[in-house]
Amino acid sequence: MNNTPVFDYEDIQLVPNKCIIKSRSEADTSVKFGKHTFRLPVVPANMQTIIDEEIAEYLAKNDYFYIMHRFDEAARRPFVEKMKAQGLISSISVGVKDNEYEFIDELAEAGLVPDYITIDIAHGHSDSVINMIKYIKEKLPESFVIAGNVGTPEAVRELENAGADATKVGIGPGKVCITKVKTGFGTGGWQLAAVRLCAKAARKPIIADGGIRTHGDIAKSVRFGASMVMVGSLFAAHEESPGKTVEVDGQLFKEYYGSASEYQKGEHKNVEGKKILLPHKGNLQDTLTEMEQDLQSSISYAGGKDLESLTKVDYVIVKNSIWNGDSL
Ligand SMILES: NC(=O)C1=CN([C@@H]2O[C@H](COP(=O)(O)OP(=O)(O)OC[C@H]3O[C@@H](n4cnc5c(N)ncnc54)[C@H](OP(=O)(O)O)[C@@H]3O)[C@@H](O)[C@H]2O)C=CC1
Ligand SMILES: Nc1nc2c(ncn2[C@@H]2O[C@H](COP(=O)(O)O)[C@@H](O)[C@H]2O)c(=O)[nH]1
Repeated sequence: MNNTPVFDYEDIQLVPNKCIIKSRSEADTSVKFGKHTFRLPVVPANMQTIIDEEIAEYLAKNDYFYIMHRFDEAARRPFVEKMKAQGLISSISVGVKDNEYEFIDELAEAGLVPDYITIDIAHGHSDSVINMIKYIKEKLPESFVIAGNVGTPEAVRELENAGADATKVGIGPGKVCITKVKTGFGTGGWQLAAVRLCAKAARKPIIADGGIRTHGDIAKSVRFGASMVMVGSLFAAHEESPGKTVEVDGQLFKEYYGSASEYQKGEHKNVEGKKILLPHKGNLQDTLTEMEQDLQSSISYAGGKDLESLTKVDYVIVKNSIWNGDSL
């Protein structure tokens, strides 16, 4: 590992190619992921302060990918039923504890097959995740299974071999993650290099998860092999965001907290996440639109017409060329 180049998003600049389109609006940012095609290779993090049922429905209706979080367990079945009744994509998260096996049984017995199921735990390279992948694939073989989180090529291969249709890469690079400081482990500080390593080993799609601080980081993730990019903080604090609104000195902020924080868990045990306040932003759609436009520009700089063109561009490593870490 010590001979492996390590870098993060701010250390990389993509090198432009000759433009082949007349307008950035010609650039196609859509991506096929599983059986469906989405407008952007971006998915809001499956966290309680980022997504709720209303946002999920909005995203599904407007052809964006979404993953509902798993923290309101009882709401998941009615959510799948509601989405199916509307002809919308159903995409939920599960954990690995015993009751989750019962939940999978319940869905299978009712013939309710979610289009996407994400197995969402901190340390995804584990038998508990491997067993859950196998169980879902046995009971709900038509569901597309995303498994994570992992940070190594070995983990990607093992989860793929167990039957995962995609893996989610990122241990500790998130804005509200404290895994790096609490445990000494993870991909925090070299997330983009970890995405590169994992993508090289992968035979199926990978989702780059965490550490996205600018829209340009989405293009960089695609360059280094991600099919989809999971984004938390950039989607937090919108008008529609579920995080609580807080007023400080006359200014409006919204809460964004980690799924492994005490605010999510309700107790201070195995805490690996924190809470921050982010300035209130506008509407979610404005951010999605800007993200799409910025990605269209990225595609034009890549000298292509679609996301594929981003995957081959040259890059240079310019250590900390823009700013250091989280100082946005
Ligand atoms: N991407 C990231 O860097 C991280 C993300 N998170 C997010 O926080 C949420 C909570 O995660 P998590 O605590 O895993 O969920 P859970 O509390 O549901 O834990 C899942 C199961 O895995 C066990 N477990 C969790 N971590 C470990 C570990 N390091 N070693 C062995 N067993 C473990 C737990 O047991 P027990 O609790 O008894 O150990 C539990 O049985 C998730 O949404 C996850 O994505 C959390 C940390 C890092
Ligand atoms: N180590 C922890 N990671 C967490 C926690 N809650 C969520 N996450 C991860 O962060 C990303 C979002 O990252 P961002 O940089 O875009 O804000 C999310 O998808 C999870 O993988 C946590 O409590 N601890």
